[in-house]
Amino acid sequence: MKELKHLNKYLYKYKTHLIAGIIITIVARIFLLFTPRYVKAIFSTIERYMNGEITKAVFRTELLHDILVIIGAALVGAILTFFMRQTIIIVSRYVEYDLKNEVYQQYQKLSLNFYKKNRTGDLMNRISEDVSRVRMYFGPAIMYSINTITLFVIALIYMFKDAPKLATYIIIPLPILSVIIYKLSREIHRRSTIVQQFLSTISGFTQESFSGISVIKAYGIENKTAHDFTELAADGKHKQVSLARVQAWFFPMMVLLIGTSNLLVIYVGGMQYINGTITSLGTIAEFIIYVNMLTWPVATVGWVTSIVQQAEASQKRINEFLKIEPEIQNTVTEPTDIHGDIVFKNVSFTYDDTNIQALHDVSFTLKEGQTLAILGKTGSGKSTILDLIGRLYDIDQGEITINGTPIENHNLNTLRSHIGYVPQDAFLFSDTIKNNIKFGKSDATDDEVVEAAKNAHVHKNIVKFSKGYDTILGERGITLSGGQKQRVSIARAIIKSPKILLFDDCLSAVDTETEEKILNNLKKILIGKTAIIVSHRVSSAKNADKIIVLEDGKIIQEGTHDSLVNAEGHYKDLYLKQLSKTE
Ligand SMILES: Nc1ncnc2c1ncn2[C@@H]1O[C@H](COP(=O)(O)OP(=O)(O)OP(=O)(O)O)[C@@H](O)[C@H]1O
Repeated sequence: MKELKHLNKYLYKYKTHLIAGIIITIVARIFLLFTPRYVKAIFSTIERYMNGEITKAVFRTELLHDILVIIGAALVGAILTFFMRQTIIIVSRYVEYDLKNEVYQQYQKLSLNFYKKNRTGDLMNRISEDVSRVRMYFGPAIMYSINTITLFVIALIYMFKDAPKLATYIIIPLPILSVIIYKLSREIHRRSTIVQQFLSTISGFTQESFSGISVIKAYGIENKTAHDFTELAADGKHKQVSLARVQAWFFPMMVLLIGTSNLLVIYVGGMQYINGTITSLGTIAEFIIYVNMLTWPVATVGWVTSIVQQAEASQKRINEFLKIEPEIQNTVTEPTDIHGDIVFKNVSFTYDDTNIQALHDVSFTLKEGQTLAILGKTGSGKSTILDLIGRLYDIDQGEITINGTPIENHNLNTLRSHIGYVPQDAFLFSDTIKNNIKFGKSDATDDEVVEAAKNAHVHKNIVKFSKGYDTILGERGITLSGGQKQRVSIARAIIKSPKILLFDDCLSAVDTETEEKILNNLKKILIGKTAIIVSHRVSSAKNADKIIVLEDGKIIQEGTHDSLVNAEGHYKDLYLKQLSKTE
């Protein structure tokens, strides 16, 4: 129960609902227990009438009274049972909602490294599957526990008062029933976890094959993929059948145990009636109803135990994530001033998951309003520099300052809100083009959206779609070309009008003519802003105020376009190569 302690704050938060639910549950059970008592009363009325102890009129009145009490009590009990579910089960839904939000907010705070170390499926499982299991602890587990305790205590008091020996015989099989159901529930849980894992695997497989359908078709491997799927599905079939086999035991076991208990009541009760230990057949009828009423709650003891164990295991998995401190800490609460003077002083950085040293002793200065272009072979550390400016990672050595203040002394939210980032792989959400652009500035007007799209040179493409800016992208809609995606992603960054703009090789999929037009538009936009353009093309770099060339994380050349084309080295070679290609 140690892990479930985390949920005590929610027990406290919804205490009023819970206490109301508990009281309603207790009262509902008290009313439902009227039935066996009054069935016994009816039997004894019949016996008294048959023995001539009461007249027909009295018999009728008493019978009518008892029947009305049974109907009334059952009605009140049923209404209260409805409210019992309305309170306790609803609380469990509230807790589920709160817990999901808590986990999601924690996910949002965690750094990129966390996402690299954990599989997406696992993250999704903890927020859906695990939270649902914890909800079962809050709802059904609490409800059935109170139910069982109340029924048991009240019924046992009546039973021992009426016929102690018969009561003892009857309660003997109940713990056995509880243990059997517990064992069965555990086995059902074990096998359903296996089925759950299988379902995650098969949905992962299908998702991947549908996303990569063009590659599958291009390589003509549809049959192989279908064969792999069939094998996977066959394995799943065995797992599902094995689960169904254990589940099939559940109700027969219940029926068998209820039947056995009923027989026991009739046999022992009958013997006691014959030898005079109990005086009315009504007691036997009353006990039969108790047995039937108690069997399910007693069975739930086993079930609830297994629910609590599952909830504990799930909460443990949730707590593991909730306890993780984000690697990137925002230590400054007040907003800080960001203008765009960026300085890298002997910066070195190693990715701790791969141990790859991506930057070695990198230094450069970028004044507010200047543009820096970074060139270099793939894997030379260009994107890493951009990630460090957005403080997606903290550096190992050296210092990065923005406006003279070390980056870690800036408010993280202010810093990121002043950065417009266009990643290498443009990621667009399954939403309209307009909303994808407005992602950078949620309160942007339609004119601003169009203006940004024009500057990113994608407006003409967008208006050609029948729904224009309201065209849905992604899984539910159309697929943009690589170059169109990149340009929508640029529009998203520039609409924000941030102080710092970071372009990570984001013109690689557009032709040089379009590149030229976009760069021309950017010239106006970048006035007064600091920009870093990562590229493989000299054409993207040539207008920058400063250019650095990276190799294996080290700066090997630094200067302006003019100075670099006149010096021997990587930049000049690249320039000549790309010049001859264009010619
Ligand atoms: N998240 C990461 N975790 C571990 N290693 C990484 C990560 N990102 C990059 N690396 C490694 O760091 C080195 C520099 O990568 P980076 O992405 O900065 O290069 P790049 O110059 O931008 O390359 P490209 O031009 O191909 O985009 C590479 O060796 C890469 O494998």
